Amino acid sequence: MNLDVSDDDTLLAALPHPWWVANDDQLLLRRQSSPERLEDAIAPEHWAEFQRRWQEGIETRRPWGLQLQWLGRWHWLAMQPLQNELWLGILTDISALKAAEAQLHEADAVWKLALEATGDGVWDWYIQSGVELYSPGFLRIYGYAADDIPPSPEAMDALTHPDDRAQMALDRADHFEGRSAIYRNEHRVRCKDGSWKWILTRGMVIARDAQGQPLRMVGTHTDITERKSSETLAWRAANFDALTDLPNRRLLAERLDHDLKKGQREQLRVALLALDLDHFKAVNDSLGHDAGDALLRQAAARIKACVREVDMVARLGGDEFVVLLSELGEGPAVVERVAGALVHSLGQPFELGLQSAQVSCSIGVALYPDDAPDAATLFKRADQALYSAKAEGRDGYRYFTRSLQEAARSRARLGDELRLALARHEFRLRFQPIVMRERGLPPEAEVLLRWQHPMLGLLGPDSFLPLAESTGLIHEIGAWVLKQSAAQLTQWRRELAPDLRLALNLSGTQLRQWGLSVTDWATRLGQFSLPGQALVLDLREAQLRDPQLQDLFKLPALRAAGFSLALDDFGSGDSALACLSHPGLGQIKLARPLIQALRPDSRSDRWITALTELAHAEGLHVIAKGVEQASQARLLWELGVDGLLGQHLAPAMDAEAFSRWLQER
Ligand SMILES: Nc1nc2c(ncn2[C@@H]2O[C@H](COP(=O)(O)OP(=O)(O)OP(=O)(O)O)[C@@H](O)[C@H]2O)c(=O)[nH]1
Repeated sequence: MNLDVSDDDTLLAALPHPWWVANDDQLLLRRQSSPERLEDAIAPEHWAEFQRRWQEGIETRRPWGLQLQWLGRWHWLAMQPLQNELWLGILTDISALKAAEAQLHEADAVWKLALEATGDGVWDWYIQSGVELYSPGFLRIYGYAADDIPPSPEAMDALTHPDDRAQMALDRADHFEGRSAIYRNEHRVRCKDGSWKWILTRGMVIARDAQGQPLRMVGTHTDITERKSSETLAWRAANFDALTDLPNRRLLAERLDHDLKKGQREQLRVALLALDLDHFKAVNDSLGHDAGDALLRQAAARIKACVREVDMVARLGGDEFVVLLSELGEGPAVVERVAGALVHSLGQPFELGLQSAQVSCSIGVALYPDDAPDAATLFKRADQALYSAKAEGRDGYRYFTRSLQEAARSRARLGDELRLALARHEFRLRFQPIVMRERGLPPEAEVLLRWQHPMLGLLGPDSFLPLAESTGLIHEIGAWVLKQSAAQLTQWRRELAPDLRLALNLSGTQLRQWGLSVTDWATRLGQFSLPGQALVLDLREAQLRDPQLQDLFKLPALRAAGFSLALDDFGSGDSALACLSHPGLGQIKLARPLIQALRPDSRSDRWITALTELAHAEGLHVIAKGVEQASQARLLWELGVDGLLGQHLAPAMDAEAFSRWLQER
C-alpha cells in the first residue's frame, strides 16, 4: 500500500529519525538533516548495492531496506513507497550496535558457526536497542536474502503465524522473568514463497543489566516441518476412521469425557446414540465389499447432515456409528427429532454407482446423567438400548430408560394425533371477557385455544403447543386460530357488539414466519373487512424487541389488517419502561405475579399506581390479568386500572356462552 503524505510535513516532522523524500530519479524533494544529494551521504562502497535495490524498488513498488554507512555512521535505511512515484527514506542509527557487533564478532563468529554447522539458524537479539540479527543459515531456512528482513524482532514477529503469536509471547515472558531456564517454543514462520514452516526455537538471555532486565538473547531456529506433518498424519491415523474420515472410538472417548465434565459443571444433559445399520451384511454379500464401503461413506455423510456442527459423529467400525449430542437445552425433544431424522434419512435408497441399495437403521439412546454417571456406563446403556431396538424389529430408536421410552412414545403418538386434529375439527376457541371500568371502553375478550382430544378430554395449550412448535404444526394451527377468530369477531360485531375486540396470543415462531408475508395475512383478513384495531395482538416484551420482528410492528399493513398491539405480562422479570412508548402499542397487560402480590400500601400497590399513571400518560390502557378476588378487583379499580381479567370476574367460555354474556352486558 502506498502512503499518502501531504505537502505539509507535519506528519514527517514527528518522526524520531532523520528522513527524506525523493522521486524515482533520486532527486531529494524534501528532507530533514540530510545533504542535498544522496551520493554525498551514502558511502561509496554501498553505492552500487543501493542503486541495485533502488531499481528493484521502482519495479515492485514495495518497501525495502538496507544497512549502509550514511554520513560516516552505520544506519538502517527503510524505504517506503509513497503516492505519485515518491519514496520516503527513514534512517535508524545502528552504529553502536555495529561497533559492539564488530567487537564481539570474533568470539560470536565461532559459536554462531558452530551452531550453524548443526543445520540450525541463529538469531541474536539486542533487546534494549530493539535490533535483531539473523545468520545466513537462519535466512536460508525461509528463502530470504540478507536485506529482505529488517533487523528488528517486530519484523520477525510479523512473519510468525497469527495463531502461534500468543503462546510465543507467553514462553518468552516466562524466560525473561526467570520461570524457565531456556526459552523454547514451536511456531510457524512465513517463507519468502508464501508457504509456512514449522520451527522449534530455543534461546537464552546471555546478558542482563544491573536491575536484571535482559539485554541480549541468542537462540536458534530448527526446521521441524517434516516432524510436524508426520505428527499430524499420525494423529489423524490414531483418531480418525480411514474409510469415512469420521472420528473413531478413541477421539469419541476423549470428547465424551470432556462433554460429561462440562455437563456436570453446567448441569447439562448429554445424549449418546448408538446407531447400527440393519442387514448391512446383505449389501456386502449381494453387491460386494466396495459397494458396502461406498454405502458406509454415504451413510456417514447423511448422519452428519442430521446433527449440528457442534455434535460429534463417530464410526466405531463395521456398520456401527455413534452420535454424541451435547448441551441438550431442550431435552428429549431434540433427541427425538435427531433420532427420527436419522431413521428417516438412512432409510432412503443409496445410489452405489450403477446399483442402488436400501437399508434401515436401529438406534439406542442413553442420557447422561439420567441413565449413567460415567462414560463407560453410558456406552453400555446405549448398546443395551440398541439391542432392544434390534430385538423389537429394527428401523427405529429406543431409549434405555423405560419411562423416557414411554414418554417418547406418547409424544410421538400425540404428535401424530395433533397432525390430524385440524382435519378432525378438534380445536376449540374459548373467549374470556376483559371487564372494563368505563362503559365507554370497547368490550374485549382474550381468545384461548383448547384441544378436544378424543381420549384425553379438553387439553390446555401447555400440553400441546410446545409439540406444535417443534413439529412446525404451529403455523397451520395459528392460521386456523386467526381465521376462526376473525370470522367469529365479524359475526359478533355485526349482530351483538359493533365495537367488540378480540386479543390473540401468537407464538414467536409463528409471528416470525407470518412477518415475512404480512401482506398475505392482511389480504386474508381483508375478506372479513374488520376495521383497524378490531384484533389485538398480545406480545411479550422480548417479542417487541426481537430485531426480526421490528419491521412487522412498524408495517402500516399490520394496522390496515385490523391489529393493535398489547404488551403482555408487563412487570414480570426485568421489564423496561422504554417499551411503553413503542408506536402501535395500545394496551399493557400487567403480569399475574404483580396482581397476586397486591395488598393496600404494598410495593405492588405502588408499582401498579406508577405504571398505570405512566401508561395513561402514553395514551395506553392498562389491563390487570389473573384477578382472583373481589378485594383485588376493588383495589385495582381504585388504582385507576382500565380493565380486569380473571376467572373470578368472568371465566373463559365457548362462543355460545360468550354471545349470551355480550347480550346481558
Ligand atoms: N463394506 C464393508 N463392510 C464391513 C466393514 N467393516 C465391517 N463390515 C461388515 O459389516 C457387517 C456388519 O455386521 P452386522 O452389523 O452384524 O450385520 P448386519 O447385517 O448389519 O446385521 P444387523 O445389525 O443385526 O441387522 C459384517 O458383515 C462385516 O463384515 C467395512 O469397512 N466395509
